[in-house]
Amino acid sequence: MARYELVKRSVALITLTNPPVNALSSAVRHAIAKSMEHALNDPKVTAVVIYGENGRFCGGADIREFAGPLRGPPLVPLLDAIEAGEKPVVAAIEGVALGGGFELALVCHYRIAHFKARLGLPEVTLGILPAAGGTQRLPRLIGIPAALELITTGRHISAQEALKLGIVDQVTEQNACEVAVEFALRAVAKPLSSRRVSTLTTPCPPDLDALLEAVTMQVKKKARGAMAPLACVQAVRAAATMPYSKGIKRESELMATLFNSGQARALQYCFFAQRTAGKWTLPSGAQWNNSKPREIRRAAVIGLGTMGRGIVVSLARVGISVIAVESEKKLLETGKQMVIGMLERDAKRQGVSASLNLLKFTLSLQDLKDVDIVIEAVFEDMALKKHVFQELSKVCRPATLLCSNTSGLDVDALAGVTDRPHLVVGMHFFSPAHVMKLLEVVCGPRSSSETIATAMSLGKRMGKVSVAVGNCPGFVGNRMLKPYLDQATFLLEEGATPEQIDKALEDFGFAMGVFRMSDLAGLDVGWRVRKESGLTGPDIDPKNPPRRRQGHRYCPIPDMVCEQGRFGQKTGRGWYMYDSPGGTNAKSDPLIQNLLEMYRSRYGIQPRNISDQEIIERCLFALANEGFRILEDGIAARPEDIDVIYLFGYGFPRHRGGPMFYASMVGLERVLERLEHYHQAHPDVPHLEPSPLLKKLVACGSPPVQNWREHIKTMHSHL
Ligand SMILES: CCCCCCCCCCCCC/C=C/C(=O)SCCNC(=O)CCNC(=O)[C@H](O)C(C)(C)COP(=O)(O)OP(=O)(O)OC[C@H]1O[C@@H](n2cnc3c(N)ncnc32)[C@H](O)[C@@H]1OP(=O)(O)O
Repeated sequence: MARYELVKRSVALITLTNPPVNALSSAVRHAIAKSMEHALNDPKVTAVVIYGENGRFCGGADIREFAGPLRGPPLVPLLDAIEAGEKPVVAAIEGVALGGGFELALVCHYRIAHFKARLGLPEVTLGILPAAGGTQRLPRLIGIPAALELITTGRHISAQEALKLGIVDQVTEQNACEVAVEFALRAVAKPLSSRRVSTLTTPCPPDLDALLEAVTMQVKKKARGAMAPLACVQAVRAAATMPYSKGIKRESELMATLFNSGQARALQYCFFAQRTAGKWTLPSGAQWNNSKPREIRRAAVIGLGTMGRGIVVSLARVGISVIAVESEKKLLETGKQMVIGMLERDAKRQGVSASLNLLKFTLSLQDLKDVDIVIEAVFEDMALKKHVFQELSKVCRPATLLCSNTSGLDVDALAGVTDRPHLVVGMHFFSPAHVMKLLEVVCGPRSSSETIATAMSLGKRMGKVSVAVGNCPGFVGNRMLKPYLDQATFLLEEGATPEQIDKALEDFGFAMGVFRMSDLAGLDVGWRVRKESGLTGPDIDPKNPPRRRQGHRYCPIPDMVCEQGRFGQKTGRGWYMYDSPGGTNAKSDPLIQNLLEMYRSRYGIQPRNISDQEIIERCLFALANEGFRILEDGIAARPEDIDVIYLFGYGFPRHRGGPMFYASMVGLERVLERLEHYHQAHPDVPHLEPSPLLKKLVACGSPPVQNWREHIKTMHSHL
């Protein structure tokens, strides 16, 4: 767990050996304690270097240990002892020094960083704070404003920035360990008192109170209900106003309030869920670690609308040459200018030149003969997409992968019109595709494991969080959206307003309530889907009972809004009104209030007061209930996959863990009871009927979300 050796006859080299990230597990802490004791007591040793094996200094505390009882030597006294020692200790930082790893470096008397190293205190993203002295030492070293920013955001910084801030003493392009050993030898005779960061006086700005107040307000606004960022501000305040001995106690008190909180559990769950999601597996036994992806050098994107443009940019950013295809000259020119503009802005931000030579724009599919992969991003119309796929079959070489950026159409039907169904897969990007991190990789029944592996690995290369899902209308994300949206509009009928529903969801932590989100996405998209599914439009049988379609409750209010040409932000009017088309400042619109009142009076609906609790329960339990059905149907392999999709694609608050984790935190029994209650009150809403999997899990004693997989295993998989 830590190797101890004597180098250059007098330097004790302690190397952390806990792959993959040298996390500070209890065994590692134990080994460091023993090694330090040995080094301090051995008269031959004049200095110490701490280093991490395999080019990674230390990824921090072992997060997996947080779920169980705390064992092994506690970190704070161990770190205090290193700092207090009478022999110089030098941290040799390669790779990462994060969280407890950074705090370990802070107690060393000197820090040498490799020029590619990254440092940071990401604890806030895990719902806790840097409670191994980080909140007390960092402000003493770099001052309050810079420390506040790093601790409340968890941002990783480069070695160069760390040098500028005064966190590291030297940045090197050589082997950091060798440089640190030489550095340690030179440090031997120098006094250590000024190198013990905990003994420094925190440099404070004159307007400390105003600064802390401003940061608190800013953090509150951004945190959307997350507790850890606020606790971080309070801990840094202690560093400014208390001696270290008291500050460290305050840090530990604040940590105690966070450590076992539901938010910390949710955020730590998200950390692992995100990593689990990449590990796809098929019933055939093919999986992420036994299926080799193809190498992708040349790609093509068809369609230069908003989605296509974002996809081109995402590909070009990672050095893949792209041929972008449009059907008309004007559209091609507009798309080209937008893509170039986006890449140039990107390059300017990074201080490099834009890699425009990777791009080619064309009107002809014939140019796609030699590409490795095609991503189709044309209008969401099955007939059009089928035509494109038929043409691609004729033009592209037989080994070219054909992918569709459809947001919900049948990927297998597209595969069926090609000469290579095994090379067809869905790649569902989220808008704007160059910004949003989520990618649903939609596996059709005929997609080969190599095809899936290639799409997943391409997603990762583009910096996306890729999740493999099965093929069904709407896949995972959009399929779950329907019951969520339905509940929101039913609540409108019953007496709520868009503002009230949005506020309840935003107070819950969503970046945007459902109506503001719909205005942003464009209301016409859903309207077209409803028309295509025979739920609305001129062909609807007038004898249809009001507010019912296909035997179930139906709310026509969204159709009525669209009939008035209100498509959301892009038209300047939707559920809200905006200053102009494209505006983003949503204001209440009296016309919508009138529409709701007229609608209710036309159908004799007596509006009632609806509590925020009912809004949350009906919207979110219906959402999770569909998630259970998706698991039952084998469209998602694990609850973690669903949660990751909602966290990265739909603005679900991370400190709530995602819809499935949230349901488990509320308690599956309670979710079941509330769904039964609402289904009884609304028997014509099938989405409120509790799913069999939910009932099964409750009957099995509501196991934690990580164990649901055992209960799903036996079910049919579409993956
Ligand atoms: C009343 C109660 C009182 C309670 C009081 C409690 C007091 C307790 C005091 C304790 C004080 C501790 C203070 C310190 C806290 C911390 O340090 S928290 C951890 C902070 N560190 C991080 O957040 C870093 C997390 N890791 C990463 O960001 C990345 O993994 C990486 C290091 C940048 C590497 O990235 P990459 O190369 O892309 O690899 P990954 O795929 O992400 O990871 C590889 C595998 O390693 C696992 N892993 C990574 N980090 C950790 C970790 N810190 N702990 C455990 N495991 C980790 C990751 O899950 C991957 O695993 P596999 O998927 O199984 O391969």
